[in-house]
Amino acid sequence: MTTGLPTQISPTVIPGSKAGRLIVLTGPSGVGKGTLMQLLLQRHPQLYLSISVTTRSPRPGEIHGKHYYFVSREEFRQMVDRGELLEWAEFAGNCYGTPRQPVAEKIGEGKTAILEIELEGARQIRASFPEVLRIFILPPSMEELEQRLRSRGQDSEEAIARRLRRAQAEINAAGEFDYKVINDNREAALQEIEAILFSS
Ligand SMILES: Nc1ncnc2c1ncn2[C@@H]1O[C@H](COP(=O)(O)OP(=O)(O)OP(=O)(O)O)[C@@H](O)[C@H]1O
Ligand SMILES: Nc1nc2c(ncn2[C@@H]2O[C@H](COP(=O)(O)O)[C@@H](O)[C@H]2O)c(=O)[nH]1
Repeated sequence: MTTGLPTQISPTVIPGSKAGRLIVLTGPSGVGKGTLMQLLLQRHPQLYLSISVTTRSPRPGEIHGKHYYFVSREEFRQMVDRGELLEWAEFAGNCYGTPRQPVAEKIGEGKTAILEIELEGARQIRASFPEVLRIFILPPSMEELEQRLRSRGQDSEEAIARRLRRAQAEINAAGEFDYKVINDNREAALQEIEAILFSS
């Protein structure tokens, strides 16, 4: 599979209503993106968080259709070939992608759709949807990032090492984003994200 150029989102906007917004949240694995998004959704249930497709195996407690759609490599390839993914990328040995239709539908309904995705996907979205607002989440330090990956207790030593190697490259690209938020104190980071979303 080679990463193809993404095509347009093409939302069908409900007549008389305004199209919604697309937000991308990126940051190194383990920085706390998922944690912050769950807190954000509890406070603002009107937001829509896209559910990605992945070839990664489910971690304990992860539910198909809630945390991810878990698919085989072959199924993922077919989705790519059929143009069903808005963006996709390989990350630490697995493929991840954003299903196009639900995002187009939510934006068409005037909702704010959030994609929690890695750097390559964020770049693809920027290329196909220049109006996107992109936020990069930074860790307070690399030591703390490693500590968070370990304390999550869900990845092998090899997976943690791969994620940390990728983390530095992602952090180096943080300047490409519209906003940077350091996730040191959870509540403070959340409030910064709320300020970005609801005042811009
Ligand atoms: N501000 C914070 N302070 C301390 N620990 C945190 C903070 N935010 C998140 N964590 C913890 O860090 C670990 C990783 O968080 P999380 O799974 O949300 O990261 P992620 O960025 O979504 O990772 P991935 O991209 O791999 O899905 C979790 O154990 C979470 O409880
Ligand atoms: N480009 C995409 N990246 C995605 C998508 N869904 C999740 N991700 C990112 O993958 C890594 C690893 O996630 P994990 O659940 O295995 O820890 C992380 O950075 C996610 O943000 C997607 O649809 N497209």
